Amino acid sequence: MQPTSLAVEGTLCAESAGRPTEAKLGPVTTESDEQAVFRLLAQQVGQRSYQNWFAGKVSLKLEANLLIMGVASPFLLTWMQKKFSSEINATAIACIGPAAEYRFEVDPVLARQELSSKGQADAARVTAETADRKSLTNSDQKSERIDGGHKPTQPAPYKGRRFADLSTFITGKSNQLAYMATQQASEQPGALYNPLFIHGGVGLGKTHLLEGFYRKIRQQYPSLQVVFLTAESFGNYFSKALQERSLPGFRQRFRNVDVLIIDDIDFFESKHNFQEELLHTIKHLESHGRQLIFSSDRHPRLLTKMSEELTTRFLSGLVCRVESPETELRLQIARQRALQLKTPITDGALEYVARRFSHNVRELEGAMNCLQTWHVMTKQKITTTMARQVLADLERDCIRIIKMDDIKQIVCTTFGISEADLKSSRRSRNVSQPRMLAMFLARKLTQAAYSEIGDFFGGRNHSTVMFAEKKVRQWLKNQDSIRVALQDWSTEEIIESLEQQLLAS
Ligand SMILES: Nc1ncnc2c1ncn2[C@@H]1O[C@H](COP(=O)(O)OP(=O)(O)OP(=O)(O)O)[C@@H](O)[C@H]1O
Repeated sequence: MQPTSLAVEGTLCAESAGRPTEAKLGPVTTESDEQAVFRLLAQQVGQRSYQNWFAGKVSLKLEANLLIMGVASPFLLTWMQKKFSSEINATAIACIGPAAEYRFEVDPVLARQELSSKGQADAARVTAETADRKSLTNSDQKSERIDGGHKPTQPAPYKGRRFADLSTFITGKSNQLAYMATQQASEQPGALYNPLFIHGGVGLGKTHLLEGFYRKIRQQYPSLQVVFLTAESFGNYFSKALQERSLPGFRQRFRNVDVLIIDDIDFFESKHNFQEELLHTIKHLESHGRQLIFSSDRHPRLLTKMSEELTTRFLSGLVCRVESPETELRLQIARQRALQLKTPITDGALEYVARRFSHNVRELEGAMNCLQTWHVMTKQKITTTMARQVLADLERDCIRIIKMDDIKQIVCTTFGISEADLKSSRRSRNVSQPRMLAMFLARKLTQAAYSEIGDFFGGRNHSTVMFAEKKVRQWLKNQDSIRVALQDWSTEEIIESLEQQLLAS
């Protein structure tokens, strides 16, 4: 099976429903799980092949979304991989869910059994032939040779995705609402906020919330079928199903879940086929009271290349925004990270990191990782001076070069206007407001002079740009609203959304 490019995880099939989630993370322990997998496998490969190759000859383990099939030798591993890949893939999907993966490995127990029975058979044969002391020596030698040639490989440690937990999510003013909504929705899936739509800029904790939600549901409701994947993975599965003419199977998989969690739904912008399929999936799941949860880099209304029908579905539940973390929150996250990484660090250094890495928690975590590496190398406690020196390069990398062209594109896309309009002399509000915002952002985020900006946005003079800058400041001060995609937004919200898109671009 081709592992999906993005980390995804599915759940167990109906046969294993009712069993605690944790059982899924270890070896298959209950008979019914194992039997269910073997039964499906027999259906896939046919009874004859099943008896020849699987019955009593392979072992099974389930680790998260991974089905591990143990075999007795490297030779068998290669052979079975070649011969039964698609059948085992289908079995894994049927048992674990659409995001299932599988892997073969040499099972040391089976390998030992095979070697000793082979050794015994050889010994018996040689004993019968020579009936003397030599036969035993031969069999020992043969056994040793085989052992050397087929040395069972140790199972590789599982490196699958580890899902974040809600308990490690630190809350503050900027993410409180999204956190509370996620918590509450996980208490009663399908009953409260449906769909729950979480949006916000890059690296602000949306995936963390979704993963925490997933984990909590799995702990509290182990019998529910929960699927968590990215929009890109959903699209990949859909394209594959289209190519292989297996749409009914695809629909059966996604429309029979109790909880569907899709990360980065903005990926579907301009992808009409995917949008259509998702819309029908949502309609079906909602009509059956199933819980849906999505994340996106923007508010549904600002996903201007999404169909109106889909947008209204997103809006019909609860939409929560995760904002850039305030200083206090960044400080707490930095402190938690230092504890996790066992990095001794002064309060001053923590404050320095929290102050410098302000846009994005992921970058802040990256900074803490750098400091930890430095501590491991030098065995010294991290002080403010040291943090400043170590992070100098990282800080430089965090400064993104934003061009006026980027601003032009993102403003046009967000407001749904053409480039020609933005640069035109039209003064209607729906064009002049985005133009002024674009000039304001160009002043704020680029090094360009007033005259250059004026020139770029339609050959205007420097005083026009100064006026635009002043005007936007006024809107911010007065908390004026701006109309985008049929809805009024605070100026602050729009500027933040535009900046986030620019920083992520
Ligand atoms: N409030 C928080 N408390 C603890 N950790 C956090 C918090 N917010 C973000 N993080 C951590 O920051 C990192 C980035 O978060 P995450 O991947 O969830 O961001 P995201 O909003 O999904 O970003 P993207 O839009 O790029 O997918 C993760 O390691 C996450 O655990």
